[in-house]
Amino acid sequence: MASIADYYAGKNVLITGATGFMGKVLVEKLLRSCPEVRTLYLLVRPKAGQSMQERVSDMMKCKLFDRVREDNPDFHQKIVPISSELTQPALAISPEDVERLTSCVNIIFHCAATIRFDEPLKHALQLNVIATQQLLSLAQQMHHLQAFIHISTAYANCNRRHIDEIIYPPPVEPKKLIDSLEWMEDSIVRDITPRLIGERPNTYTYTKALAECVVQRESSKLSIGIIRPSIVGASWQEPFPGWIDNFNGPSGVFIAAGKGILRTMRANNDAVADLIPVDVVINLTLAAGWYTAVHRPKAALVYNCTTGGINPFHWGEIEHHVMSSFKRNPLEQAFRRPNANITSNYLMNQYWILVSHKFPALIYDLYLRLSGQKPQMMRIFNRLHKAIGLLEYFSSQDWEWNSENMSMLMSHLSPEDRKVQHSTLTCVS
Ligand SMILES: CCCCCCCCCCCCCCCCCCCC(=O)SCCNC(=O)CCNC(=O)[C@H](O)C(C)(C)COP(=O)(O)OP(=O)(O)OC[C@H]1O[C@@H](n2cnc3c(N)ncnc32)[C@H](O)[C@@H]1OP(=O)(O)O
Ligand SMILES: NC(=O)C1=CN([C@@H]2O[C@H](COP(=O)(O)OP(=O)(O)OC[C@H]3O[C@@H](n4cnc5c(N)ncnc54)[C@H](OP(=O)(O)O)[C@@H]3O)[C@@H](O)[C@H]2O)C=CC1
Repeated sequence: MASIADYYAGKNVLITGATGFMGKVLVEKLLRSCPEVRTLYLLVRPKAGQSMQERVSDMMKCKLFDRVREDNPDFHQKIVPISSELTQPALAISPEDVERLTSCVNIIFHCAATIRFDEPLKHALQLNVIATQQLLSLAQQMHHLQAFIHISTAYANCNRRHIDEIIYPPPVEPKKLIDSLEWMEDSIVRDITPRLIGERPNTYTYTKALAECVVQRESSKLSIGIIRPSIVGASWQEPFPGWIDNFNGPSGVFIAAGKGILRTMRANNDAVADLIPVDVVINLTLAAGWYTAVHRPKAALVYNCTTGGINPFHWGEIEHHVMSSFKRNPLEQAFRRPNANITSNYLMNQYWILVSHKFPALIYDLYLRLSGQKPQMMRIFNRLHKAIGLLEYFSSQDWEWNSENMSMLMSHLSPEDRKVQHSTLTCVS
C-alpha cells in the first residue's frame, strides 16, 4: 500500500481556511512532507485591504514556512489561490475556477469556519453550515475526487458527557433552521438564540454539530472523514516547537496570566484539560485524508482527535506548569508579578475578581488620569472578563471521548509513515 507521501504525490488538493491557524500548518506540512504533491488550491478571500494574492504571499513569507523554503525555494509555484467568499452564493467562485477545480481536485480539506463563541447565529450558520453544504455540492461535481475531510470540533456534542466517534442526531433539522432564519430579523434571531442552542454554550458548537449532520448526508456519494480536535494549541515539534499565531482558547489566558493581568479564573483543578498540539492534529488530518482515499469507507469515519483518554492532563497541573514557567521566564512589560490561581468556587472567584482585578484596575486608571494619560486598565479587564466568561464552560467540567478510530488509523501506518508521524504517535500513546 502507498505511503502517505506516495499517495499525495501528483495529487491536487483543495483547502479552505488555509489562512487560519490550522490551515497554515496543514499547507506547510503537506509541502514539507509530501514534496511531490502537485498543486494546492487555496480558497481565499480578500481582507483588510489586501488582495487574496497579497495575503497568500505574506503567509508564505511567515517563519512557519522556513523549513519548506529551505528544502524548495520555489514552493510557492505549487500554491494557487482561488478567490472565494464562503458566505456568498456558490462560494463566489468564478465559473472558470469552478471548471478548473471540478476537473482536477483529488482531495478536499475543509478547515474554514468562524470559531468565535459570540458569533451571531445567522452568521455562524451561514459560514459553518451553509458554506459546508455548498462546498459539498461543489465536491459532488468533481470528477476525480477521492476524499472530503471536514474539520469539526470535539465539542460539537458538548451537551453529552461521553462522546463516541459517531454523528449524533442534530439538535434541529438544518434545512428547517436555515429556512426559518432566512426571513427573520437579526433582533428576533438574537432573542431566540438561547432557546435554540439549548444545552450548548454557544453558536459555535451548535453550528458545528449541524455541519457534521450536513456532511454525513453526503457520505453515500463521497468518501468522507470528519476530524474532531479538542483544544488545539501551539505546535509540539513541527515545523518547530511552540508555533502559534492567536490568542484563542487557553493561549490568551496564559498570556494574560503571564503579564500579571489575570489573577483568578473559574476552572476545575481535577477536570481533564484536553489540549492537543496543532502539528499532531494536522498529522492526523493528512493521515485521515490518505486513509479515506485509499480505503473508501462506506460511511463517514469520525476521528475524535483528543488526548484526555490516552494521556490525561488536568487544569490544576496546567496552572502549576504555566505559573512556574512564567516565574522562570518572565514576560516583558508585565502589569505585575504573575500569580494566578484557578478555583471552582463561583463566589471565591467573584471575590478575587473584585480584589485583584477590578480594584487594582480602578487605582491604576486613577493614576493614569492624574498623570494626564488615558485610562485603559478597566477596559482591558472588561474584555478579559468577557473572554474568560465564554471559556469557563470548557474549563469547569470534563468530557470522555472515545478515540478508537484515531488509534486504528495509527495502526495502519507503514513504518516509514510512523517516522513522519512521530509526534502524533508519541503524543497519543
Ligand atoms: C493560571 C493560568 C492558568 C490557568 C489555567 C486554566 C486556563 C483555563 C483556560 C480554559 C480555556 C478553555 C478553552 C476551551 C475552548 C474549547 C473550545 C473548542 C475548541 C474549538 O473548537 S475552536 C477554538 C476556540 N475558539 C476560541 O477560542 C475563540 C474564542 N474567542 C472569541 O470568541 C472572541 O475572541 C472573544 C473572546 C469573544 C473576544 O471578542 P472581541 O472582544 O470582539 O475581541 P477580538 O476577538 O476581536 O480580539 C480583540 C483583541 O483581543 C485579542 N484576544 C482575543 N481573545 C483573547 C484572550 N482570550 N486573551 C487575550 N487577548 C485576546 C485578539 O487577538 C485581538 O487582538 P488585536 O491585537 O488583534 O486587536
Ligand atoms: N483552534 C482550535 O482550537 C480548534 C479549531 N477547530 C476547527 O478547526 C478549523 C480551523 O480552525 P482555526 O484554524 O483555529 O480557525 P481560524 O479562525 O484561525 O481560521 C479560520 C479560517 O476560515 C477562513 N474563513 C472564515 N470566514 C471565511 C469566509 N467568509 N470566506 C472564506 N474564508 C473564511 C479564515 O479566512 P480569513 O483569514 O479570510 O479570515 C481562516 O482561514 C475550524 O473548522 C474549527 O472549527 C476545531 C477544534 C479546535
